[in-house]
Amino acid sequence: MNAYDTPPLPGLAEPAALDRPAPDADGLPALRRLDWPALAAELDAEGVALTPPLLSADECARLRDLFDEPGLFRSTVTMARHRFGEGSYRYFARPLPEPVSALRRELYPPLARIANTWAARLGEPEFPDRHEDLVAACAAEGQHRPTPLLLRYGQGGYNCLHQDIYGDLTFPLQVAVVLDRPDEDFTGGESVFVEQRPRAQSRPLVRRPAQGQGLIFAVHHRPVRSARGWSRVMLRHGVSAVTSGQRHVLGVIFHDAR
Ligand SMILES: O=C(O)CCC(=O)C(=O)O
Ligand SMILES: [Fe+2]
Repeated sequence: MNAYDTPPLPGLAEPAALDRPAPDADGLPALRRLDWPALAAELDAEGVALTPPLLSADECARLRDLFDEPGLFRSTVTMARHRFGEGSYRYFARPLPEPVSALRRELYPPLARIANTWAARLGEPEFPDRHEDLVAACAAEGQHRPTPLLLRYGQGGYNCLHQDIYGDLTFPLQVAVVLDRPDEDFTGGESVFVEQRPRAQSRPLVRRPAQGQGLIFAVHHRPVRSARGWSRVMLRHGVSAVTSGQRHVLGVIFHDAR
């Protein structure tokens, strides 16, 4: 008799009616338990929201170690050469490793609902419900190259304020996951945002995500209420200097690049 022959104990049966397929090997069950109404409210208010950990310490360590496997990447950027900051990053080639593709696929549908609320407010085009359809729409615009990336900053490393726009088709939300432990593996290296408001001075925001937490933020702009309806508030993101150790980040951008 194998374990599958054992009838479930009363009260311990799996919930029957999950509205999604069962998790695959890389289940990432945390993705399925996020409080999306709260995250949407936070994104509306701040343009930035932090999730509970999406990846375990082991998953973070495995992803971080991929940085040293050059065969997995389509290109590498030395940031100082372009005056983007100090550090380097590598864009994954297809096929994207799990759990990178799982994060893209699973985080996209709830983020698309938020993106479509924003699009309606701003009179912008809608986004499809499923990530594979966004990828197809990107390809139709000539945006074929995958954008998820790993970043590595050593002591003194930083990332200048920027926006991750890679073509005409921009999905307006992205996610970054810090793969090391702040204050243990590195110090400094805060996530920095600057919100540029119409006819007002810019507003700084700083977040210090713990290892594995998902930092969700607006790629380029979001709607905020104004006297005449809705207006666009621009957001740029970057990273303050790492003062010791090494900081690795997984960046999950949903649109592909030209
Ligand atoms: O290192 C970071 O936290 C920021 C990475 C980044 O720019 C991105 O994920 O787009
Ligand atoms: Fe970025």
